[in-house]
Amino acid sequence: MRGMWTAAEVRAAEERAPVAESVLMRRAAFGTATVALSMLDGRRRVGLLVGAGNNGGDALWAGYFLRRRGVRVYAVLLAPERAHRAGLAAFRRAGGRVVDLLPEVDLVVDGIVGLSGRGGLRPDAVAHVERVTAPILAVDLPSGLDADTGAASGRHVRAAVTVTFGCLKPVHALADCGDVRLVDIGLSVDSPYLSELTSAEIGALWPVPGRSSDKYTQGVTGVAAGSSVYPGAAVLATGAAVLGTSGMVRYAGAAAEAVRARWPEAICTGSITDAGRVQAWVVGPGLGTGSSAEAALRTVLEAGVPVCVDADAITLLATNPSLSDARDPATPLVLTPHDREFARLAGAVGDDRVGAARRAAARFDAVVLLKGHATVIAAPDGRTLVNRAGSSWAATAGSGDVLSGLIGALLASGTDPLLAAAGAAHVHTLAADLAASGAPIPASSLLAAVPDAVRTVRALVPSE
Ligand SMILES: NC(=O)C1=CN([C@@H]2O[C@H](COP(=O)(O)OP(=O)(O)OC[C@H]3O[C@@H](n4cnc5c(N)ncnc54)[C@H](OP(=O)(O)O)[C@@H]3O)[C@@H](O)[C@H]2O)[C@@H](O)CC1
Ligand SMILES: [K+]
Repeated sequence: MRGMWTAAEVRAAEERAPVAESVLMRRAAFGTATVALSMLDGRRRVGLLVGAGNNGGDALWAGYFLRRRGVRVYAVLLAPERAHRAGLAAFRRAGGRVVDLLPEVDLVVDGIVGLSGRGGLRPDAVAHVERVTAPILAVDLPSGLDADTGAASGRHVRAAVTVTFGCLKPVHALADCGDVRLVDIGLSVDSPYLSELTSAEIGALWPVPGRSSDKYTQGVTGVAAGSSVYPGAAVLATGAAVLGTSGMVRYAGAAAEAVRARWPEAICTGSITDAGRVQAWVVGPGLGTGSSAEAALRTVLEAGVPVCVDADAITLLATNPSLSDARDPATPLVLTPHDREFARLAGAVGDDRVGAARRAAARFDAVVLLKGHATVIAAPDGRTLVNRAGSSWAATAGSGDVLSGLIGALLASGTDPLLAAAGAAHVHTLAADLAASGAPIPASSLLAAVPDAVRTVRALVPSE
């Protein structure tokens, strides 16, 4: 698991560090110079863009270390009177040159602003960044992005590589920072604000049948989805539940015929009350928002088992919040909104996607999976995960139906709801990448790649 900490948490860790700030800065700068040298690969000209604070100090000290290895280094000081004093003196001592405009260089180090950045790049910085044609190495984070939210409220640096210190920050998973390198500077941090599971960790949590397992061991997933108008959503969600685990799947709804035709292994009925016992429900994809859909949602919320509420069922919950009263408070709920559904439920997402998901998770006492290129998954107890998409091919019609089916199957197997949502999201993005391999795909192809994706993550689990 890769943890990420906010700017405030990093500052607190810096305060606690037994060594002086200047020592931390030298370590950070030396790490930056080392990464720069690897990017230069023998070429010898580096430009520094240096802002008003310690981020600029890191860049100047990195320039000092690069000078000591014979690199020609030029620095533009964006706030000359506030440039880091000791860093600038060392840079000059080592033969670094302060210039008004960067000459042609092989690499540019972005030390404009780091953890204390607010808003996008300022106009003077934009002018310098726009002239850059060389690859950019960002110090701590690409300037203009917010460390905690990854949001770009204006122009920002596009980094080929970002070198960061002590620990990762949320921006490194939430925004494009290029290749991220972490340099140990001896900071010690507590439990992370945000985490990302590795593929091997997802593989390890995926339910695997044992020798004595039967069709019930992995749990029975109930799918209440689809309508006569939208049978496809039911076919996709049921298919994902069928392929996700070896557990049994029951489908209940108006698309029973279409589902039976595609998935003969699913037990299909026309109504939830006839469906029999399940260990988790998926409700919502293609369900519609009429009275029968509302009745279906109420029935599954009353069932006393974990429920994944998706798509139309989210809209129903938003328009009729009293539906939540049907839920036994002890039973896990997973909500899977995209931004518009989230807005109906809890107000506009805004720039702080992690904060928004966390607040909604606490408010609804539910795991909230907020879809996006970086999907944020927050539990009511505060644990928060992020799942990054490798590509954007999963953003296709019906893709969400597959995701909710996978979540349902993991919930039915008894997986912790946060891990069920995160595991499903991970396998879903991997399936999209495998199926697409560079070309658009329909959701049915994504679905067909689910077994490959599960196999891929399972193969990474070290054998006991
Ligand atoms: N913590 C640690 O453990 C370690 C931290 N280290 C390093 O310190 C960095 C943090 O340094 P920091 O706190 O001095 O602030 P920093 O980000 O350089 O900003 C400086 C000033 O810029 C301004 N400014 C704001 N927004 C702006 C914008 N959009 N565009 C332009 N300017 C903007 C604003 O001043 P203002 O002009 O608003 O008065 C702000 O005060 C951190 O990222 C890491 O590199 C390492 O040395 C190792 C140990
Ligand atoms: K920076």
